[in-house]
Amino acid sequence: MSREREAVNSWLIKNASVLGRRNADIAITDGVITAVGEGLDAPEGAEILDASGLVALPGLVDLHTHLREPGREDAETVESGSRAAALGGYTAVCAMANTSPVADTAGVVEQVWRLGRDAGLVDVQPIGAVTVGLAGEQMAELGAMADSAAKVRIFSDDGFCVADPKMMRRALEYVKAFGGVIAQHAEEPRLTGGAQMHEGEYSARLGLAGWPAVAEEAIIARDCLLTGHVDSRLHVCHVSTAGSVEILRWAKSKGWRVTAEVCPHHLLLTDERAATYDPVNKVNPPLRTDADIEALRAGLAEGVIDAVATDHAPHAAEDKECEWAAARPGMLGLQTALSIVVKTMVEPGLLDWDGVAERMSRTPARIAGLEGHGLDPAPGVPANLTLIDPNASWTVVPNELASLSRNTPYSAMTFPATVRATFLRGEATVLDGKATK
Ligand SMILES: NC(=O)N[C@@H](CC(=O)O)C(=O)O
Repeated sequence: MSREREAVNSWLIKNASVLGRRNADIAITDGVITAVGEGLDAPEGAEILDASGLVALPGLVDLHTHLREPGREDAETVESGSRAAALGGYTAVCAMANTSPVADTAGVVEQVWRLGRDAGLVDVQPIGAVTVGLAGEQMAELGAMADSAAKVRIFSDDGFCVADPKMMRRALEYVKAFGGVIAQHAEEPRLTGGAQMHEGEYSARLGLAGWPAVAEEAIIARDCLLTGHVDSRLHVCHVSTAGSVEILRWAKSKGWRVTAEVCPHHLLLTDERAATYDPVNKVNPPLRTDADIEALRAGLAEGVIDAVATDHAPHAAEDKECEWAAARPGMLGLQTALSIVVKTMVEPGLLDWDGVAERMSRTPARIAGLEGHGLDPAPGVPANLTLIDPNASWTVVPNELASLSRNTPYSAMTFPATVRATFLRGEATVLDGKATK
């Protein structure tokens, strides 16, 4: 069943398994949850949705999305990426700054923020660049971006590492004034020049230049020390190695304000994929080994890794359907993230549904400082929710994804769990598994 867009934002969601814990109805009036309990009456004018067998979670929050607008609207727009996000169960995404022009001024972050608001499918929270043009040389106007309508709190040169330790220190110090955080793409560039994949057995066999784990770990260790020294907030993007988990555990034991994310693909896929020479498997940081996967899953379960973030990185066909060395790194992630977390974490018993809410909604919302997101269903809370069918499965068909790009490594793979509905402030952005607009 598909539906025209409706302005309805009053609902009675009946008999959902709230956080996988207890069955209850959720009443929503004018976009706000008014009651959670058994046998509730429908609010006036409300639509009724039977959620029997579905798990209700707070809407997912992605700390790391590449939306490509402005600049590469052929690969993704704020609207198309927002639709993919809603279909993936998200109600808020943080949009990375490596657009063209780079989001390094108040003007560009406000543009992205407005485009997100106009699309109205998820809240789009722009991330600002740390340095002008992501060039690593001159600090961007962080204060102006923080003061803008977009209220930027996360700053990142993602795609590039803030490699200069003095620049990193200054940025960490600067954002303390407004409660900001520096999200680091941890890659020591002098160790990864020309790298094509993880440095290990497969890179040696395939004759492709390697990206060693130490290039990530050395920067994470350095930045943990720096953030401890200046008592600021560091967030580590897309952690991909077992050694990084060890370093983060140590840094957290010191009480330093460090958080970290892991991407679904690093929880599931290994560098063996490079043997296909299909660039759909090329990503930065690269797919690593089974031992890394095991450590990342354990780190996420334990909370050493705080959050799951997609690093949704759409690329146009000409940037992916070419030889491996010429292809851009990155893979789609928004519509597959939840299912991969279910497969890699819930099914093996490493996380329950409450744990999924913690790693994919509450904690990322807290890291990003997003008001109204990451809150468990309760009276007075904005109705940002997703309803998941834990017993359904689906097979990934690239052409059926909402992204304008097709670079998913999961084509023809079957995964557990489907998103049946998503609500942004009480408005259904997804119903019956389909986007409403
Ligand atoms: N993660 C990726 O593989 N790609 C990112 C940027 C980057 O981190 O290289 C992208 O913007 O495409």
